[in-house]
Amino acid sequence: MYSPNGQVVSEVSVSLEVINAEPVLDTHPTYESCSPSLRNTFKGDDDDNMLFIPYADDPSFNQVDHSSWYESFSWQEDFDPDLQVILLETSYRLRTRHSLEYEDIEECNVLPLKLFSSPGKPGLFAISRRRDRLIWIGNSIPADYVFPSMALPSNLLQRLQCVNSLFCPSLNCVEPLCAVHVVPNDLAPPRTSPKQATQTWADVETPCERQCFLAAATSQGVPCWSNSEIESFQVIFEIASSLSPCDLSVMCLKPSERSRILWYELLLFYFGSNEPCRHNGPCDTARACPCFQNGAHCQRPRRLRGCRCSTGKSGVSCATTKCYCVEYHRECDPELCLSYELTACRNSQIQKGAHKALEIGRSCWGLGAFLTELAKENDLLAEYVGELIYEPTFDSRGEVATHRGRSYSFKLNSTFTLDSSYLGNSSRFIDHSSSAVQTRPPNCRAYVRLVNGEHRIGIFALQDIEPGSEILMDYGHDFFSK
Ligand SMILES: C[S@@+](CC[C@H](N)C(=O)[O-])C[C@H]1O[C@@H](n2cnc3c(N)ncnc32)[C@H](O)[C@@H]1O
Repeated sequence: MYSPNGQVVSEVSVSLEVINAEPVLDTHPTYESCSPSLRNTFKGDDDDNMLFIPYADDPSFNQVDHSSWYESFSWQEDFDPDLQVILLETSYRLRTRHSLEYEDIEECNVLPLKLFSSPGKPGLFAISRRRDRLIWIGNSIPADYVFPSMALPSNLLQRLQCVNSLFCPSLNCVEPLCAVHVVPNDLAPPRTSPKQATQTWADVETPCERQCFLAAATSQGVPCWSNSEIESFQVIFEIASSLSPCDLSVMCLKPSERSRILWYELLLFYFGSNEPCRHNGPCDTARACPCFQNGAHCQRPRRLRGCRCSTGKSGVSCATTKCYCVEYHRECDPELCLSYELTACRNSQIQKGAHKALEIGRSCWGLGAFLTELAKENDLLAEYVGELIYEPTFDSRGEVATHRGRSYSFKLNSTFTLDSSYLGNSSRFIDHSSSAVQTRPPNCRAYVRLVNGEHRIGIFALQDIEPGSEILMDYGHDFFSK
């Protein structure tokens, strides 16, 4: 035990029995790290800064050639925490003692580092949020001071856009901090029709409280709102147009202004219709698509029609190409297909995560994946999960994979390869076999499926497979030749 000033107060010694486990356990083979993941993750391209030189101690790997894929080494980047602290202090003093705006300081370019973030590059204010404020003799920044990049903008629309940017722009996903779809998003425009909005109005039947406009004998007239109040109203109404006027008034911080006329006028004035389009082909200007023009792509109704399968004599649905979705290599859609809710729907296993339990063990070729439960023909065994990478990164990583003698990448579509070298699940250990190998032919197969608008890879059983069996699939002609 140590005292608060680091002095040893007392010592305890514990005797341990050392067990030699060598005859019982094999040593684990040397392996690169791989982060476990349940879902694909967008990577795009590896950074231009090389983080470390692979196989730096191995003369048979051409490090010089390999480094030509990168622009610089990350350890060449200047990183000076002292400079960052001094610059924060400088900007704070310029602002508080000399009344200069942070934006003006930035524009003058007098500081060697940027205060505000730009796309992909965090600024000094954002960096300072990630660590504790340093206590040092020159500091005059109060502990509770908030630098501007840390504060939300005062305008409601901008504040909501800040929050909105945390959510995925894909209407099929909308997950917070989504790692798969990475296009920045704007707030979606209104999606209800004027008729529905006035209907909402008509639905308000009983007064919500004593001051409610419904209880008032006469309306109070139309109060005067500032532009920013009207702007806030518009934003709230676009997001939640089905709210009752009473709730809208509370959300707009106008609880006492429950004038029927006011709200009715505001509803009509700010409302814009946005019905999903019905044309064939992509939403673009050529088709004068209304949803394209206002930036609200109606993804599902535009692209797909759902299947109408029901469980037949076999007790399952969507198991053959008679199913419209199966025919077009996509999984059934929860919003469009009749069969989706059925547990017997055989064409929604990837999105439902209905895979089998696997165990990793020794195989003839390093490690392999083994089933720990019975699988029936066409059951999903696993989803092949990894990083979504572009071609240049596939090529640069390919050099390392060739040298390592093991590759974990899988062509997904014309844009992406899935690579589970550094991120994946147990499916990355599935080994190869071909039908020519009569003793151990492949017992599963990989299929690329369109799952709610995105390509994913499912590994499906080709036959019934007993627990304990190693699962093997045919990697295809090109794999070993390349
Ligand atoms: C997706 S990994 C499979 C897991 C790998 N066995 C491991 O230990 O990490 C693919 C790599 O496994 C090896 N492999 C898999 N099946 C093989 C086979 N039938 N013959 C030779 N090598 C094989 C090759 O090195 C290949 O690049």
